[in-house]
Amino acid sequence: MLRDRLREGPVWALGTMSGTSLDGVDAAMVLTDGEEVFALGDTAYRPYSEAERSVLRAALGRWDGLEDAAAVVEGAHAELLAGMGGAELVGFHGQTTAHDPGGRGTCQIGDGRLLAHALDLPVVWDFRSADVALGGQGAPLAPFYHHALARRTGASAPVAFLNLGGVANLTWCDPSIADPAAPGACLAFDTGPANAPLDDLVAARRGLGRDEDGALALAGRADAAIVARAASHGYVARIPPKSLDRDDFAWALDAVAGLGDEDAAATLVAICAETVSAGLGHCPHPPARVLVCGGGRLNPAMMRALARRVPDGIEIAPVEDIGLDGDMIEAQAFAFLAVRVARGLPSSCPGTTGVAAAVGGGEISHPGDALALLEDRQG
Ligand SMILES: Nc1ncnc2c1ncn2[C@@H]1O[C@H](COP(=O)(O)OP(=O)(O)OP(=O)(O)O)[C@@H](O)[C@H]1O
Ligand SMILES: CC(=O)N[C@H]1[C@@H]2OC[C@@H](O2)[C@@H](O)[C@@H]1O[C@H](C)C(=O)O
Repeated sequence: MLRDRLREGPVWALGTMSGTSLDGVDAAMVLTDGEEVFALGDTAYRPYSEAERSVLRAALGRWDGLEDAAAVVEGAHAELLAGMGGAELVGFHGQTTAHDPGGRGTCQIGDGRLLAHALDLPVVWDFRSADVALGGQGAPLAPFYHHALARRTGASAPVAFLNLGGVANLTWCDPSIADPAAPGACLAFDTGPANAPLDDLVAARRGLGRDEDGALALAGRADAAIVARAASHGYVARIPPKSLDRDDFAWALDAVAGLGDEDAAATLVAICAETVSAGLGHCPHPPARVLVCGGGRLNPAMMRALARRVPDGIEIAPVEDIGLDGDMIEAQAFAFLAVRVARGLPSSCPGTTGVAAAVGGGEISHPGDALALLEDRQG
C-alpha cells in the first residue's frame, strides 16, 4: 500500500510538467518524503510534434470541447513515462488551457485515471482546483519545492527562484523556517510575461518556434514608452498573491506591432525584465541572488536585460550555479508535491496562492479507477 510505504520513509516519485510554452513534456524523478529532497534522479523530455502542438494551441483559452487536446496530453505523457522505471507514485500536472481563478476557475487537461491505468501506478493530479475552490489563485505551486531546494543547499538566508517559462513566476523563501506553509516561509506569485509573447512574435513574423539564443532581441533596442506602459499595468503593482493566464499580457504583442522584428523582440524581453524587477520589490527583503530556471535562462538577451534592470546588489544566476537542472525544476516540483498530497501535507498556503489556509490540492487515482471511464468511452 502506498500509505504504508510513505510511512516508512522517502519514495521515488515521478513528476511531469507540460508548460504554457507548449514545447513538450518534462519528466523527472525525485526521492522525497514530501518534506525533504533526498536525491534527484533520471529526467526525460518529449517534445510535442507540430501537429500535436497545433491541437494544443487551439485549446488555449478554452474550458470545454477539449477531448482531442486531452488525448494528445495523455498520449504524450503515457509514451514518455512508460520508458521511466522505478517510481512508486506519479505527479501529473497536465496542460493548462485556461486560468481565471477569480472567475471561471482553472483548467488543466489530461485525465490522471487514464495515466494510472496506463502506468499501473498511483497518480496524483488536478493539483490546482482545490486551492481555487477555497479562494486561492491555484498558482504558482512550485514554491514549496523551491523552499525544499533552498533547505537542501544549506542556505540560511532568504533565497529567490525565478521561473522563466511562458509566464514568469517568482518565489521568495526563508529556508530558516522548516515548514514551507508556516507564515513568513514563502511568498510567491507570477510577475508578468516571460517567453509567451516573444515566442508568439517570432512565430508570427518569422515562422520560428523561439528567438534562438536571443539573437533577434540582442540586435534590437527596447521601446522605452512601451516598456513603461507595461511596467505601469495594474497587475504589476498589485500586492501578491496573484497569478496570470498565458495570454494575459498578449496586448504587448499589439503594442509592438509597429516596431521592426529586432526592436519588437527587445521590447518584449525588456517587459519581462522590468516586471520581474518590479516583482522583486514585493519581496519582504531583497534577495542577494535570484536563481533562474525555465527556458528563458537560456536566452542571453533575457538574462542580460534582467541583470541590467533588477535593483543594484541582486545577482541573477541560472540554477545550474547551485548544481540544479533548470529545465526540470517544475517536473521535479510535481513529483515532490505528489508525495506531499499523498501524505496529506499542504501544497499551497496564503503566501503562495492567497488561499485562506494551507491546503493540499490534488486527486489520487489508482490503476483500477479508470475501468469505469474506459468502459464509458468504449460505449
Ligand atoms: N536557446 C534558447 N534561446 C531562446 N529561448 C529559449 C531557448 N531555450 C528555451 N527558450 C525559451 O524557453 C521556452 C520554454 O521554457 P519552459 O519549458 O521553461 O516553459 P514552460 O514550462 O512551457 O512554461 P511555464 O513555466 O510558463 O509553464 C521556449 O518557448 C523558449 O521561448
Ligand atoms: C495556471 C498555470 O498553469 N500556471 C503556471 C504558468 O506557468 C508559470 C506560471 O504560470 C505558474 O504560475 C504556473 O506554473 C508553475 C509550474 C507553478 O505552478 O509553479
